[in-house]
Amino acid sequence: MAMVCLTDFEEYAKEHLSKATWDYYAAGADECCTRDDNLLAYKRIRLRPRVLRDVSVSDTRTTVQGTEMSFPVGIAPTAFHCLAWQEGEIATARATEALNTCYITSTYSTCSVEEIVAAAPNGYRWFQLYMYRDRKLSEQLVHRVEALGYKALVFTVDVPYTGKRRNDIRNQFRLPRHLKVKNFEGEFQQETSVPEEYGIPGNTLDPSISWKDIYWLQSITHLPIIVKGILTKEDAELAVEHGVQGIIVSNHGGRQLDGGPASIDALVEIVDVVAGRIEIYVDGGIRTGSDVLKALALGAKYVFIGRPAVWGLAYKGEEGVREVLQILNDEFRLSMALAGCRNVAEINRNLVQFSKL
Ligand SMILES: Cc1cc2nc3c(=O)[nH]c(=O)nc-3n(C[C@H](O)[C@H](O)[C@H](O)COP(=O)(O)O)c2cc1C
Ligand SMILES: CCCCCCC(=O)C(=O)O
Repeated sequence: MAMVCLTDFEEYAKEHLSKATWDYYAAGADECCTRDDNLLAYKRIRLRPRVLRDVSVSDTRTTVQGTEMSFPVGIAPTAFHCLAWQEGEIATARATEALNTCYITSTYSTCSVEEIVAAAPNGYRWFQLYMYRDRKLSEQLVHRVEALGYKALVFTVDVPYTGKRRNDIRNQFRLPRHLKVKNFEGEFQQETSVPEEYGIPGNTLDPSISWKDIYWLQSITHLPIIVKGILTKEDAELAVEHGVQGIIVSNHGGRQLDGGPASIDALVEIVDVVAGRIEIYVDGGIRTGSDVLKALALGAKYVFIGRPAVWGLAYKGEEGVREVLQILNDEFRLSMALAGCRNVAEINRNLVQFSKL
């Protein structure tokens, strides 16, 4: 089967994964308004192409936190890759290493960070961190990934509690017994009396996290800190004031607060208030190369895809993730050229208009 666009991978994954796994990956919170709007919002944005600009040579390279990447699309942190493909995160890590792009490993990976680094030693990776009630758990993880050569911490701030995902409740979704959250083997044993969430001991994430936890993180690591889950200019300003090195504008793929903005709609006010002081990235609903172009035109330095990576895994493991990234990169290169841009530096806000439809 020839895969032409990312929705081909989505259809394949829907057909081939178990219903409970598919539902977990696809889930949005409550009525899924925000999840669906993440995609629709890109369709509301129109491009203003420029012509006669000699686009015979095009260059998709960019940098994140000072490191060169082949193209401006990386992999957002998503949990439980072994549900989609036996090698799980190892396959994802190899694909991103091969294509020289950034892979954010989820705390809830089903391969350990040590296994991931051993499988793809030269990959560029960030580590996504949740804050645990027991700060020692978070601290140990930070020291482990720092020693392993992870280049930044991505502190996810939009999960004080897990959003209500109806199908997961109906399916009583949990990680199958043969899979483990490998970064924590043995660590949660003292919590076994607490009701589980997804097969992970519940009540472990700390809902009292606040801005002062950024200072705490800074006190235990030299890694750059990227805050993931910012949707307003007020919080973006606070993030800058607290000295973080980057923001991922994200609504967690619409899996947390339903009724919040599409992430691309939130991007503009954040880019404006931050005014170049730190790098801004965005995720949520990116499915085509022209979506990437629109996000960059609105001020994102780099974008991340979540679900499409697990669809790629479900299709063919490492090869499937590579295909997903390659298709997106090819589409991005083509959209960039058709819009009259030779490289990412030429992409700016003049390229977009918001449709009145
Ligand atoms: C199945 C699944 C698992 C996820 N797991 C995590 C996670 O462990 N940590 C995190 O910060 N975000 C997690 N996210 C959110 C993603 O990082 C990202 O924000 C979102 O998927 C982007 O939207 P997209 O799927 O439309 O590309 C998850 C999303 C999905 C779909
Ligand atoms: C106990 C919380 C599990 C969260 C799993 C990963 C995640 O963020 C998701 O959206 O799913």
